[in-house]
Amino acid sequence: MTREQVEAVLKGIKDRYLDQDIVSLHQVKDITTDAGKVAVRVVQGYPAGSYRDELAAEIKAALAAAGVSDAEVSVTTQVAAHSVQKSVKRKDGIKNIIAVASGKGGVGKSTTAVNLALALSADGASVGMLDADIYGPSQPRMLGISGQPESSDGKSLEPMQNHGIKAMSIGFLIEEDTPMIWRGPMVTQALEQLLGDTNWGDLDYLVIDLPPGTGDIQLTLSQKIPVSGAIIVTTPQDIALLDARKGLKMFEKVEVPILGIVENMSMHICSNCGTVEHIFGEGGGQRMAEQYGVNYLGGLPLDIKIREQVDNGNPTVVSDPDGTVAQIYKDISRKASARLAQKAKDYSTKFPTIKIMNV
Ligand SMILES: Nc1ncnc2c1ncn2[C@@H]1O[C@H](COP(=O)(O)OP(=O)(O)OP(=O)(O)O)[C@@H](O)[C@H]1O
Repeated sequence: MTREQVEAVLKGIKDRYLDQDIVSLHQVKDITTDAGKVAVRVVQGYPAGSYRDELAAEIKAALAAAGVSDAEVSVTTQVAAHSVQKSVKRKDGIKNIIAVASGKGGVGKSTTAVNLALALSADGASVGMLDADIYGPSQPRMLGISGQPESSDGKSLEPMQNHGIKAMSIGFLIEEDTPMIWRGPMVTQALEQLLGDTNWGDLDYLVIDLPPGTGDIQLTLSQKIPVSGAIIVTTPQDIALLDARKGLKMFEKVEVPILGIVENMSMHICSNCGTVEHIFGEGGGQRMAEQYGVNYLGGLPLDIKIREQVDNGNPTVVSDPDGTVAQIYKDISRKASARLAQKAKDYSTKFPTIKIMNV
């Protein structure tokens, strides 16, 4: 087979999470056809976990059907740093910050954020979680972490760790029942410090669990934190959708790309009979995504196990990694990170500064 013929076969294979063929997506990095041996090297820009093996098998099968039975196929991941808002600088070491936001409280934003962070990690990425929900920091409990972070130099903090991810939260620094009475500027400053003064090391993704709402604090945060993409969590009720629209607009205003919408508590599955009921209405998140031209990432059921697992410090993705719900979280995190991989890359650290001198 010639190189062109191999490429034609690969053009027939779609990336499941981007719904486009792997050649047009520039995922095919090398095709060699030396001495009758075919070798194909595919690199994806997002952590795809077990899908890498599935894709390799699909490529091998397609090449076998075209007459090459012993093709050598490798599929790997390389996460790049993507650009952030023009007014801020990307933080060294952290390739991408993904903000998880909601228009109103109580829609399951923190539950979704922690499960997505764990899904990215399970799929092979190095991940951190910054709990910016300063008025109701729930990540220490959800990640099953207690105690206080250490500081070796009195200036910076070592992140806490569990389930393979690094975490920082104001919840580690104050007592759980201490009310936070800070005003807006103090909150923003505290969060900038939690982000900047934590020794995150090298991360592919830092997931930020933002405070709910679209007020001044959220707006300032979305302007000041160098974010590569945002995910909006909503429930299907009209009122939640209305607030989620405000969240979409807020990120648009500060030029942060929306990676998509997650609909939480999409439907209820009866634990006795398995009947599916759309108690908060059906298809709202999907309609909103279509209306605003953003991606619908998926919907989670209202499921008592999601609540029990996350509230016990072992979110669904780690406590039932092979279950249906963990698979939904993985599909969502793959779709979102795959979308991010298609966005503009940040080349700022690679290009030399060019000085234009007057002569
Ligand atoms: N899909 C779900 N099924 C069942 N329970 C859920 C689901 N999603 C979240 N919950 C539960 O709902 C409660 C609120 O969730 P969570 O704290 O994630 O919401 P939030 O939007 O982050 O809230 P806040 O506005 O306080 O930050 C938690 O007890 C959580 O366990």
